[in-house]
Amino acid sequence: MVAGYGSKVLIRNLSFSIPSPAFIAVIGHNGAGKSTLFKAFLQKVDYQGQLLVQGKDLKQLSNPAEQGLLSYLPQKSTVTFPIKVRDLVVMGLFRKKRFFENYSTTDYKQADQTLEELQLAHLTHQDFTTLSGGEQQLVWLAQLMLQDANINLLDEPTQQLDVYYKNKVFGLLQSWVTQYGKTVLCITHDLNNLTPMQGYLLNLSKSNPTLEPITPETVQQNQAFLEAGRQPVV
Ligand SMILES: Nc1ncnc2c1ncn2[C@@H]1O[C@H](COP(=O)(O)OP(=O)(O)OP(=O)(O)O)[C@@H](O)[C@H]1O
Repeated sequence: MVAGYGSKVLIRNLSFSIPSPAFIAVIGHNGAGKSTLFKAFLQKVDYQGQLLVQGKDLKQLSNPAEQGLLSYLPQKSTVTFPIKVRDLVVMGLFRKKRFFENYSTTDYKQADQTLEELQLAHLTHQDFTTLSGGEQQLVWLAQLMLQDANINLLDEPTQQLDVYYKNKVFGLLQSWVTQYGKTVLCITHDLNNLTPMQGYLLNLSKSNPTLEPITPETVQQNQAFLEAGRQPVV
């Protein structure tokens, strides 16, 4: 796969095959093209080559989110109008609903349970716009959990979280893979949190990025690689 913006090529000759289910940490320097890779999955950027999901070419699929194939948690999402946390979370069930169909009591129960699972029950009735940045991030994650997609693309989901929640969220992502058979691609700069994870690293700052199994050694090697700074593109 080759992708970029105009004449700026960010991703060259990237070719990898993800075992399913799996956890993949997408790492690399700022500007390495991590979000661009996700935009390619979402068909929001032009690319050459193919992205196949369960044997289907994403370019040929009209709305992968609606079909439950892909879900996406962007780096930043803003809400500018007052909305209760549970009303935002329940929208994760949109695939089950027809246009303008109301959410049922059972739907709200599911939203509340998900909030409880994330230890956010105390925020259920709060106005989302009044929450802290980290709390907002967790609420988006709750909404994403309800989407129940096969492949989950998360762009720095732990960026604003405290040490407790960073560990909790990585643990949760691991359980999506091992318990629920989901595939998770997670952009992160929190390499220290990756050591206990089972899965793979994809370092887009390397000249030929490939999936490397996560071990204490590969995490350390990639950390050292990133700390050494960007390599000039040849
Ligand atoms: N729409 C766009 N048009 C032109 N250039 C863009 C566009 N979007 C992103 N870029 C550039 O592409 C490069 C890669 O951006 P991308 O967001 O994929 O990086 P990233 O690896 O996710 O970085 P970070 O870790 O900082 O989030 C950056 O230099 C960015 O400025």
